[in-house]
This record gives sequence, C-alpha cells and structure tokens, in this order.
Amino acid sequence: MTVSTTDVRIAQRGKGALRAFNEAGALVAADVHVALRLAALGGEDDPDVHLATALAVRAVRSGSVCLDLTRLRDVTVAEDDEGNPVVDPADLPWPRDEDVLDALRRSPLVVGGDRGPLRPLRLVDTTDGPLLYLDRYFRQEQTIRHVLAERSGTLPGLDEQRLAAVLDELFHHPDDPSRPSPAPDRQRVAAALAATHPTTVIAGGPGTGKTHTVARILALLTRLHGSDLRIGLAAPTGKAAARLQESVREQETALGLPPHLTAMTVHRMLGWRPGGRYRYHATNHLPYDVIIVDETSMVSLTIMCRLLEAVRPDTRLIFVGDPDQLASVDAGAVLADLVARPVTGTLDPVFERVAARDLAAVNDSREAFGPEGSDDRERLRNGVVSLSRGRRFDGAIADLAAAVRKGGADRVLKILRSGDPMVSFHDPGELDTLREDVVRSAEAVMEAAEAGDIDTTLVRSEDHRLLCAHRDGPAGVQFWARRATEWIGEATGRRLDPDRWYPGQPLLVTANDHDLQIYNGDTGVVVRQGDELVAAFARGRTPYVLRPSQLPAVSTVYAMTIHRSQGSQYGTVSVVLPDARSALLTRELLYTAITRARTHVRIVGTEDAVRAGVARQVLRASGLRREIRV
Ligand SMILES: Nc1ncnc2c1ncn2[C@@H]1O[C@H](COP(=O)(O)OP(=O)(O)OP(=O)(O)O)[C@@H](O)[C@H]1O
Repeated sequence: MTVSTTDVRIAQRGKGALRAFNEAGALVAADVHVALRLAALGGEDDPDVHLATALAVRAVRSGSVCLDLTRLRDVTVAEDDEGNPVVDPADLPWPRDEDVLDALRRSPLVVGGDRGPLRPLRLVDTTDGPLLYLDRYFRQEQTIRHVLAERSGTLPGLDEQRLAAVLDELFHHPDDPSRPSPAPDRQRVAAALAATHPTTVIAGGPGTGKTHTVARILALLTRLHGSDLRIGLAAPTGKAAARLQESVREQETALGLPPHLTAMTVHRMLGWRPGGRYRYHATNHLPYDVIIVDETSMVSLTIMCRLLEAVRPDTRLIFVGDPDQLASVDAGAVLADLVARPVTGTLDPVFERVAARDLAAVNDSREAFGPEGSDDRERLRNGVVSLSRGRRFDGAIADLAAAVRKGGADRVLKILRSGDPMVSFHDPGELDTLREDVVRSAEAVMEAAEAGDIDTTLVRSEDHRLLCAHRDGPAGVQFWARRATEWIGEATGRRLDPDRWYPGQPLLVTANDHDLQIYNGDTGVVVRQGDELVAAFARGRTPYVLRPSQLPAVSTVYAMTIHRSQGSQYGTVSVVLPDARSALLTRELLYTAITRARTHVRIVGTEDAVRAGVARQVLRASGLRREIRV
C-alpha cells in the first residue's frame, strides 16, 4: 500500500506517533479517531496514552480482547506493491514501554484513576505483565470469570451406583457390550465429568468422537434424571446448529434420547432482539437443565459472556469444540482460553470414584493421562477433558495436522514430501492433478445431478473441495473458482453460466433464512427432477430439497474460503496457499484446512508459504488465561 497524506485511510487529526503509525498501516484511521475522541472526552493530552488507546482499539479489531503491553511492538505494517513492508515496525516512533505504562497509570481515561468523567480503559496487572483493555471487554471477562467460579462446585444428589452402571452400559467394550470400554476411555471420562460438574469443556480435533460423546451424555443424563429433562442444543452458526441437531437425531433411537430434539444458534437461544438486547439474561434465566454448545471455538467473548449470565447456576453447561481451529470473527478465543485458563476447581469425589479406572490407566500412550497428559489431568479440575484419539482418520493426515498444531515446519514438510498417498505437495505452477480432481468430481456430480439421483449427487459433491485463504487476488476464491469453471467447461464442452441454474451446479448459501432452515455457509447442488431443477442439501439421512428460486442468497462454489469450510469434511481437500507474507496464512488456518480432509490433502504452494503458515500463530491476547491482580 502506498498512501498519500490526503488518503481516506489517514486520520487527518492524527499527529506525531499516531500519524506515523497510521501512515505505515499499523493503525487504521478508525483506531486513531476512536483514540482521539476518547482522549478529548476524557481530557487526556498525553500522546503515549493516545497511542496505547489506538493500539488497544486495533487489538480488539484484530480479534484480541485486550492489548498485551509486554508485546506492544507486535504490529504488522502495510506492504508496498512488491509485497515488502513499507517500514520496519521496529523503526516506528515507539515510546519507551515504561513511559507508556506510567502515563496509563496516571491517565484520567483509565478506570481506577481518580480524575476524569469518562474512563473507558482498564489497566490490569497479571502474573505475566500488564494488559490494557477497553473496559467493556474487561467487564465481560470478569463476568465469565465470576460465573465460572460460582459454577465450579459440584452437583448434589447423584446416585453414584446408577451413574457407574449407566456409564458402563453406554461406554462398553467394542467387542462385548457386557464389558466396559478399555481404560482409559476419555469419552467416558467426559461423560462422568458432565454428569458430576456444572460446567464441562469437551475439547478435541475432528473425528475424536465429540458428537458421539455428546449423544451419550444426553442419554446418560436422561436416564439419570428422567426424560422430561429440558435440553438446549446450540451452536454459534445456523449451519453448525443444523449439523448438531442432525447428529443427535441420528442416534435418537439407538440411545433412547428424547425425540425430535432441536438445535438453534446461541443468539436465538438467548432470544436476541433488534437493538442487541436479549430475552434471557442475568435476571431471566434460560429454561434448561442441560445446555450443550457445539463448535464453541467460533463463539466470541461477548456472546460467551451473555450466555453465562443467562444460565441458571444449576444448569449443566457443556461446551464442545476444537480449540486449535480458527477462532470467532469477533474478539476472543474463548474455547482455547477455557482450556488453557489457570486451574482452580476441585474434582467431585463421585467423579473420581466412577472414573477411577480410566484415571489410573496409563498403559496406552495415545490416550493416557500419564506423564505426557499430566496437564490434561490437571485441567479436569476446571471441567476440561481433551479427546485425543482420532476415529475418522489416522495416518498421514492426522500426523500432518498434529505437526502443524505443534509448529514443526520441518516435520510438516517431511510428511508432505513423504510420498504417502494421503498427502501431496505441489509447486504453484504444478496443477495437473488438481485439474484432474476438479474436473473428475464436477463431472461425477453433473452426471448424477442430470440423472436426478439426489443422494449420489450430494455424496459426489463432497469428494473434492478446493480451498483458499483469501477471497480476492491470485490465491483467492474468485480467481480459482473462475479457473475451475474454465477447466470444467473445457473438459465437458459445456458453458457453465453462473446466471442460470444447471444440473450439477455447486451452491453456497450466503445468508440465513431461519424459516426455510437454510443457513449462511450451507452447500448444496442443483439437481434435475423431471422437468424441474431443485436445490438439494445434505441433511443427515434425508436430503433437504428446495426450489432454487426460494434460496435467500446463493453463489456458485467451485472454490471456497477455509473459514467457510469450518465444520465440513470432504474426501480430498486441495489447499491453494497464498504468498508467504500473507497475514491470513496462519497455523490455525492450515490446521483447519488440513482437518477438512478425509482421505487426501493436496497443498499447492511454496515451501516458504508452508513454513510461514506453520510459524504464524494467531495470538489473541486475553486475560482469561492469566492470574489477574485486581
Ligand atoms: N467410542 C467410539 N466407538 C466407536 N465409534 C466411535 C466412537 N467415538 C466416535 N466414533 C465414530 O467416529 C466417527 C467420528 O466421531 P464424531 O463424529 O463424534 O467426531 P467429532 O469429534 O464430533 O468430529 P467433528 O468435529 O469432525 O464433527 C463417527 O463415525 C463416530 O460414530
């Protein structure tokens, strides 16, 4: 980016350091405007406070909950047309860290300072150094902390013998239902924890059996507490809620669950009303005995705060998700924080007795709570259980995902180049096999769609998916979707007109329609049915069929962003990596992309891009992981 001084991206009122940071792209104009406005209202004229305030606004804009003052200088700057940083961030006019801290301690803008009518900032000391908050977010964190602390006790009135018996029944040996599952069985531990503690966090990568466990927890609680137990199922997005509902209903008969359980978005569950108010809150609690939230990694700090406020103290709350995946669009990485926060709680003696066999078993290193899993064992006291055994895929994809998660770039490259049939690695220009997969899967989808076979069409449409980090640019969805369309057009001799429906057309829904039960991120395919064309969506065992004209907002999807693919799985996944310098290319993004694949991951990009992605971690600052000194 090259900016002129009259550019709209430059806040004209910014002076000194603010101006320099803004011109370098380390701050945007809105960061500067907010900082100066707050300073004017609060009577603050210290430029160090102005800069810190603008950086705190920037931190929230980029997903953090606060500004970590020990990592003040971790900023990214704009790039020139060749992709080089316009300045070295270290050369920006940084004040001394001590001066910033002193100025904040004196500032009328900071809560605790005794001057000033408006105190929008909060300076918080922690065992790992000071954090600067926009006060609203600190209050939300405090609410989360308090509610979780209040909920850390145990649940009374459990029939221990019955609990143990039902656990054995639900978590039985794979070869012999009359014997309990081999210990240690983390899924059984998760269920025992959920039955005995008010708050449970079930963390695990894809295919580790989270949904399997959730269904069994519902069966356990229903058997222990009766079928009139009020169950609330929720997820952050409509698409994730629909998937949760489907998976639970699929196991309804086998497990004797209450019939027709429905899931909804967390917003809906809270009774969202225009203007941002909710029907359920601290003085009007949600009417459930059990609440399960799936895909919790996508829940923002603000929504988590609203949910915890609205939950009755004796409602069992179970959060489920993968803390290593991409976090919410809004500020916070609450699931990862819940997993990593300081351990404070105690274990219920009933839990320790019913899970004793699992907790003691240390013979299977993949599942053990042994020396390697000692952190995991500690975290049980916070109600956190990590499921570690992948049940859907094993081998090179699982190893690759683990290597990315651990940040081992050499290991990642070694696996990618191993020749294992589950993974492949291609230079950006080496597109033959990608092209073959794109064409072959599109042809299979078109053939089934033309023949009117909805089930086969939907299965084939998940054989291959092309994923990109960006929407625009040479590594973006738009460019690659166009390219895929050309390849398919050339191979089939058909002109694929995106303005007219055609059989085999892959669809991406881009807006929610609660009445139609169609959600942003849903994918479907156009299928011929006699003289008509319908849009078919996979929904458990029975496909959901609509007239294409009923769809709220839809686009043709030959390529998709990795963000959008969250929560879905495909046979082969081809990931087109952007340039190594792209700030979007992060460890979480790579991990999310890789774990979408069932049978094969193809990475198209340079070694530099792989290394940069593995190295670049999204560090969302938050106080929930720290000991706060208030
Ligand atoms: N203990 C188990 N015994 C047998 N099969 C299991 C067990 N746990 C999970 N599975 C099977 O493994 C597969 C993956 O499980 P599940 O869908 O519950 O994982 P998940 O963690 O919810 O995955 P995702 O996050 O991708 O949705 C399913 O087919 C499930 O039936």
